[in-house]
Amino acid sequence: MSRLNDLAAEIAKSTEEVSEYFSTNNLPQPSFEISAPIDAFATAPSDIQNARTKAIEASIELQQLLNGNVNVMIPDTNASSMRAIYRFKIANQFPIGEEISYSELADRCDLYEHDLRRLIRYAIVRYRVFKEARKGYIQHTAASKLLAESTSIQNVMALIFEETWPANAKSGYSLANDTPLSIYSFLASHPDRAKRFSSSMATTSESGMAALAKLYDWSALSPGSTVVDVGGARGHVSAYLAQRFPHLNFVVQDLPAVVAGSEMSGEDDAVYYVPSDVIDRVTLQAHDFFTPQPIIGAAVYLIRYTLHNWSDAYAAKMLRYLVHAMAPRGQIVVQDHMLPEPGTLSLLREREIRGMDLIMLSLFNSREREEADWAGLFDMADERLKLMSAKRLEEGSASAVIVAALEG
Ligand SMILES: C[S@@+](CC[C@H](N)C(=O)[O-])C[C@H]1O[C@@H](n2cnc3c(N)ncnc32)[C@H](O)[C@@H]1O
Repeated sequence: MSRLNDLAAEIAKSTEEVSEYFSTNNLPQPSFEISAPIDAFATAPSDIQNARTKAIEASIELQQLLNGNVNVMIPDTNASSMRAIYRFKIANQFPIGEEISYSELADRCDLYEHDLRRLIRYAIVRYRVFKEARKGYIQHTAASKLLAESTSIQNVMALIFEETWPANAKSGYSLANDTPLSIYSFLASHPDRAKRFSSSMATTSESGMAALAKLYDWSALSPGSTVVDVGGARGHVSAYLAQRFPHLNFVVQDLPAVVAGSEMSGEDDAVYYVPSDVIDRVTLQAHDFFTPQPIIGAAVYLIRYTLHNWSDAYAAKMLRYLVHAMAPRGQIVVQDHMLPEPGTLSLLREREIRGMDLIMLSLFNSREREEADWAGLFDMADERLKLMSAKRLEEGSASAVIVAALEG
């Protein structure tokens, strides 16, 4: 028997004892519903409390083993949804047992509907605070009912969000680096750190690049076509595509500090250089994507995991410069996160992507987007720019390859 089996057996045995206790004593089983007792174990005898502790401990260890040694030490810093629920007294805005639409609730809390929705959808999958039984409408759960009704729980939240959390949160990027600048502006004046930062992107997910190679028909582009990789760091994605599609040329654009020194290859192991077999077809160019696009009429403008760093106004501005440079039949290919319909991914995947959405909110004041949000963003950039297709990398994936082109 492995440790995994031992733990699973321990969980099964202790849970059986606990569950049996509830049924033989005619007590309600623990649940997230509003009818559930605040503390199902309040009057349980010590042997049942012990069984409960054993089941919890075994499930924590099992979860940690299954998660692995990296995930086990990543702190859970994403408390912004609970903080917003506390601060805007969201649980108090509608009665227990009734449902309310996001738009009505947003009015009552004086928040943007799309921000309220993202905060609540994360709280649903992470904290079981609220539920969305019908799309677009939320109801209370046992936990949100407590937030609405229990003074002692409200005091606990006040302690966390007024006293402890602000102190933790003060280790943010600006404070840590003693700068009022955003991460990218700060790195622009620290070329060595900028290069390492961008090179760390080169170590991310080979499978994501493979999906990009597969989900867009690169081979259909005519020989000699140019692909502009906007915000392409030091060219790891373009190099990957260049190795697979020898008929294409790539221009990788990024901030000057990032691309600096890219022509001298290889003297620093920690920094990514385009491999020599494709160096003649992958050119690096310093370019700020908030200025007019210098490469006119490229077949494809590729933007990978970059638009999600920017709020709609900035993302639309960046896209508009591409629209101005695009030939009538050119295309914009985006690989980025695409938020799922609620409840359509596994709980863990949905937690991950909604957690990322809130990180985008606190780090960049930006957002992850649903398919309709992507279409809306293209429209905001230019009303002729249409979403042509959006394909998830694989079933259940939180990322997609999205193609946009000019209509007509
Ligand atoms: C999250 S990384 C994505 C890198 C790469 N596209 C990938 O898929 O791995 C975002 C990139 O955008 C670049 N970037 C940020 N602001 C920029 C700007 N104003 N102009 C050009 N590039 C910028 C960053 O330096 C960084 O390399």
